[in-house]
Amino acid sequence: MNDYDAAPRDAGPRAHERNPARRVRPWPWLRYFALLLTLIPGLAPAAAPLSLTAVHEGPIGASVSYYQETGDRLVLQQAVAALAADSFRPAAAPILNYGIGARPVWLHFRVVNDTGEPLRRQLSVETTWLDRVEFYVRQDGRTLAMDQAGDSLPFAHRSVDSRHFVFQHSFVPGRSEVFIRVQTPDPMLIPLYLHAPEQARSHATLQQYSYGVLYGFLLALLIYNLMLYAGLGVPRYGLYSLYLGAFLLMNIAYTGHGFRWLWPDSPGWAQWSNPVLMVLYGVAGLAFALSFLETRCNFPRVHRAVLAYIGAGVGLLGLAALFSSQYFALLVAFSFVTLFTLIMLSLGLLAVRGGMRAARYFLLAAVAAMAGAATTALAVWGYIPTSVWTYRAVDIGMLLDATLLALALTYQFRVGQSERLLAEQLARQDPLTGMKNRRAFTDEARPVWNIAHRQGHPLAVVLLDIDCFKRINDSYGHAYGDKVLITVAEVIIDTIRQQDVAARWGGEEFILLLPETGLEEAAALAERLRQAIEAVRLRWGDDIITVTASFGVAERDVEHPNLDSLISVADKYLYQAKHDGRNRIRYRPVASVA
Ligand SMILES: Nc1nc2c(ncn2[C@@H]2O[C@H](COP(=O)(O)OP(=O)(O)OP(=O)(O)O)[C@@H](O)[C@H]2O)c(=O)[nH]1
Repeated sequence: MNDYDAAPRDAGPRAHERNPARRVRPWPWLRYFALLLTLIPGLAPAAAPLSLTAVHEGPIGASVSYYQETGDRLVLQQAVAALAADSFRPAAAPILNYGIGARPVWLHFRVVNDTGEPLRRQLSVETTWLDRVEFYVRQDGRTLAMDQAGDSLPFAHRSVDSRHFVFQHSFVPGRSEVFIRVQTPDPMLIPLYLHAPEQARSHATLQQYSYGVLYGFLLALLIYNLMLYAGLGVPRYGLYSLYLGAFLLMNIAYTGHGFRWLWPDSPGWAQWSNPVLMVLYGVAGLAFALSFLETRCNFPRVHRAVLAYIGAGVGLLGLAALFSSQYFALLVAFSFVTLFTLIMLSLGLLAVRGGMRAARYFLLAAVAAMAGAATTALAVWGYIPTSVWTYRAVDIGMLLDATLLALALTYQFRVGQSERLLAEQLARQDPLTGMKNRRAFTDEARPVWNIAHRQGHPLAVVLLDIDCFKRINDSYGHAYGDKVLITVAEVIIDTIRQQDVAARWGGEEFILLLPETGLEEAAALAERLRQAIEAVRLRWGDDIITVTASFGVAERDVEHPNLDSLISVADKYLYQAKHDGRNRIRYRPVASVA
């Protein structure tokens, strides 16, 4: 008698009905509804043996019956006795689900090999987090084979190198019975498949490719955003990378890739990795959301509430770790992540309603992630049909989520960039006339001066000031004075060449820097400008108003080592023009053009 044939201490038939197993089930009423459906004739699961020559593409839960332990562990003989005593119940869904912290469960089904040869088949439980899974094959009251797997054992203990719990067996001709015992504090989800070896291989290859695409895409996004963070130093790029990294790690952990590739000798971490990485994923997602939506400024109370939520989640997980309660850690992690998706959605809604345009992408991303997670949850609980698409919807949702969040970041970057450019432009522009202001003129004039100075080329400055402008203001009002300033600015811009630099120097004064222009040419330009301003006709009711301006002109020479001194010479001549009667040009002590 082996370990599995040892005598039971508490294994009475129907014992589970007196002492219901401790479990957490999502949406119990839906489950009861599903159970009710099985009572309708024709909807009850088939009890017929599974033919080993038929192709079973999907999970075979509907052909299985189950029995849940209530006290000490049962051994195989006791499970066989429970089956004989009719204590097993038909499973109601293709994928069996007993919730978090459920009591160990026994599954049973029959297979038939109606060929004359042994048929090799692969049984796999395609979840990765179950602590212990035992497989038994019996025929004619004898146990022919047994195997065990689970993430409580080092990876090397597995008889088949797979991230799932896999058992391979050559079924002899005739009828055989399969018993499977599953024990775990994690969500007891049992997608059970029966495949021929080549079918199992192509099934695994398809999964490998799809994970390759998922991980490759997310990794590329992660590295790109990390580089943006390193280059720009903007925290939201770093937090987005952290969010993607946390999702990747969580996915690698719960798909069993982590145990297979990264920590095969650490079954302890394999079991704790799921709750820890789920909480890390939620924390990173919320930290990114707070930074991206700028909640500290936009919604300070919400900001504090989300920080408190993060603190509570991390604190409770820490408590679970302190008391080594994996069950409590899983409860915390699942609740934290479920609420996390709702919080992300609410934050997105809040920001969109607050008028933040980039938040529309954020909201769509949150909806995609939530829809993906909800679809997968409904598929694994058996409430909607299970297919590659519904089972992997969480990954598809995450791909959409990551893409939309990347778009949101790009959009925000573009908006920030154009706002910055606009602000820079406004800081260099005179708001009334649209001309350059004094600061922009100084910036642009400096290199022009340097080139002319180095190459010994001519360069001239013209300063002009509207005559008796105070009188215009006093007679017609400040707004009319503004109109005069705008008109004079337009005349200046229409008169100068493209390479000339013109600006409003202050008040009713304008400045021109004329590269490759000698004194006489500059004076000629000033004269053209003087005439153009004088020719302007402005209306004030039925009256016609005219304006004039005075000009001071100076050319760069050895006596003026810098731009400031050249401007002061032009200013001196402007003063002289005013003094000599206005509406004229002065550019040398005695000569006058107008
Ligand atoms: N409407 C308007 N007036 C301005 C603006 N900036 C300065 N001024 C006015 O321009 C006038 C300049 O007056 P003054 O410096 O005495 O010079 P002026 O009356 O033009 O006399 P002269 O320069 O000697 O011909 C002041 O009344 C300022 O208030 C502006 O942006 N808009």
